[in-house]
Amino acid sequence: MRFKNGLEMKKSIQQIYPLHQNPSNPYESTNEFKKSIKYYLAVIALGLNLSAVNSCNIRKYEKENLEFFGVEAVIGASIGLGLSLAALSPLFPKRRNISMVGILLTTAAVVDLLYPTVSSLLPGVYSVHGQPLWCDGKYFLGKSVGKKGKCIGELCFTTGMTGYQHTITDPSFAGQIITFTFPHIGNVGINSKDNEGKKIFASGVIMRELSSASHPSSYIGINDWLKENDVIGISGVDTRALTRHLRDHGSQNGMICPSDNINLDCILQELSEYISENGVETTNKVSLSNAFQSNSDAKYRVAIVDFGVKTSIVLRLIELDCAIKLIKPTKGFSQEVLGFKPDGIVFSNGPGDPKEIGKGVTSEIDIILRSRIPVFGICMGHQLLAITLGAKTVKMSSGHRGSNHPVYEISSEKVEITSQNHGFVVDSKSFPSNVNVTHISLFDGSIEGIAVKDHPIFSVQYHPEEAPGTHDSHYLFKRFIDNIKLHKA
Ligand SMILES: NC(=O)CC[C@H](N)C(=O)O
Repeated sequence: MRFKNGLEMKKSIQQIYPLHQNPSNPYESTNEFKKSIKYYLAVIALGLNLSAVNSCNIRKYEKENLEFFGVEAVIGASIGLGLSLAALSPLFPKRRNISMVGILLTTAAVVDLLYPTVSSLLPGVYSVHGQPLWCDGKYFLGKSVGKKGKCIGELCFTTGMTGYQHTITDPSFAGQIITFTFPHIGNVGINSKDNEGKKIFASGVIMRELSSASHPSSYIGINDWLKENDVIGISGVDTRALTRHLRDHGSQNGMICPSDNINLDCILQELSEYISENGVETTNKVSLSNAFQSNSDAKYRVAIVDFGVKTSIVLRLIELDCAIKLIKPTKGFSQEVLGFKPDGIVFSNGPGDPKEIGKGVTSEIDIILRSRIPVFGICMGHQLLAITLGAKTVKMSSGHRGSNHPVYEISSEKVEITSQNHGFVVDSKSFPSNVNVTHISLFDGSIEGIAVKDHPIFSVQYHPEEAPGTHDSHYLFKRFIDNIKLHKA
C-alpha cells in the first residue's frame, strides 16, 4: 500500500484497526472495560492477599519478640503493595507514575526475595541478611568473623577494655560465647605470649567492630587466628543492646548460625535444651597439666590443683621463686598433692558450675586442708574451697566478667580494681562460722574473698594474676608466700 503523505497513512490505519483509534464504539469498549476490571480486581485481591499474609508474618515476628521483622515479610508486603498500585493505575489514566512505582516496587521485591533463598517461602523457615546471633526469641545481626558455621553456648559479656587474647584463651570460658562490650577488638593483633590456655575453649566470640591489627609483636590478625583455631565469631553486633538484654533477662544460651534456612522453632528448642559444659571431665579437658614443667631448684614448692589453670597464675608463682607441679583433680589426687611435699597449695580457676565438680573432689580437698599446709584458692578454687568448708554456691544473674571490677578489702579498707570472670558465687546466706569474709564486691556486695580463721587458708573470687587487668591484687601472691614462710619457720 502506498501513501502520499503521513495523513493519508494515518487514515488508512484507522480503517484497518478501528477499535484502537475509535473509542466511540460503545459496545466494544464496555466489554473491554469489564474484562479489565475483572483482571484488575483479581490482581488487587492477590496483592491484598499477599499483604495480609505478610502482615500476619510480621505480627508473628512481633509476638515472638524478634528484634527485626523477617526480611521476607517486608518484601512480601511490598510485593502486595506494588501489585495493588499497579492494578489501581487504570483508575488514574493520567497518573502513569503510579503504575511505574508499582511495577518497580514489585520487581525490586521479587529480585530481593529470590536473592537470599527460595526456602524462605516455606512456612516457619526464615532468611535474614547477615549472620544472626540468637538468644531467647531475639536475634542480633552481624558479619561472620573467624570460622564460618554454627556454635552454641552460654552467652556472657566481659567489660574489659584490653587483653582480648588473654580473655579468649582463658580456659574458664570453655563452652561459652564471649561478648566484648569494648567496641574495638583486634587492634593489637595476636602475639605469641598472651595465651592463657593450651588452646581456645570458648565456643564463640561477639564484637562490635573488628579492627585491623597494628602492633610490633603481632604475628597474625584476630580474624585469621580465630579461623586457624576453628572458633566461630560475629562482628558488627549491637553489643550494647545485647549486653542490656543479658543484664535485664539474666544468663542464657545463645547461638551463632548461618543466615539461611533458619527454622526459629528448632533454634529455640535447641537453645532451651542446651546444657553448659560442666564437671571434672570439662576441667580435665582444659587443664594445662600435661604441658607444663617448672624449675625444681626454686625456693618454694607449690602444687597447683589444675581445674583449667591460667598460665599467668603459674607465671606469678614462678616470679616469686616457686617450683610448680600441676596436678589434675583425678581420683585420689590428694595423695599426689601431699606426695609432692609442697610448701603451699593452690586451687586454680576453671570452667563450669562448681557444684557439678562433685563430692569426689571436695572430699580430696578436705584431706588436703587437714594437712594445714598454706592454701590459696582462685575463682573456681575459691568456690570449691568454700563448698568444702560448708558454704553453698549459687548462679549469678549475669556474672562478673572484665578487668574493671572494684573490690573492697575489709581489713585494709582499701579498694582494688580487679580482673574477674565468674558466673557463680559463694552464697552469703550459707556461711560457716569458722570462716571470715575478707573481700566484697563494690558492684553488688557479693563475697569476693574468704579466709579460714586461725589457719593459713584463703581464697578470692577474682583473678589476682590479672591477664588482662590491673596489678592491684598481686599482693595476694605475696601474702601466700608469707604464709608459706611462716609455716616453714
Ligand atoms: N574463672 C573461674 O574459675 C570461673 C569459675 C566458675 N566457672 C564460674 O563461672 O563462676
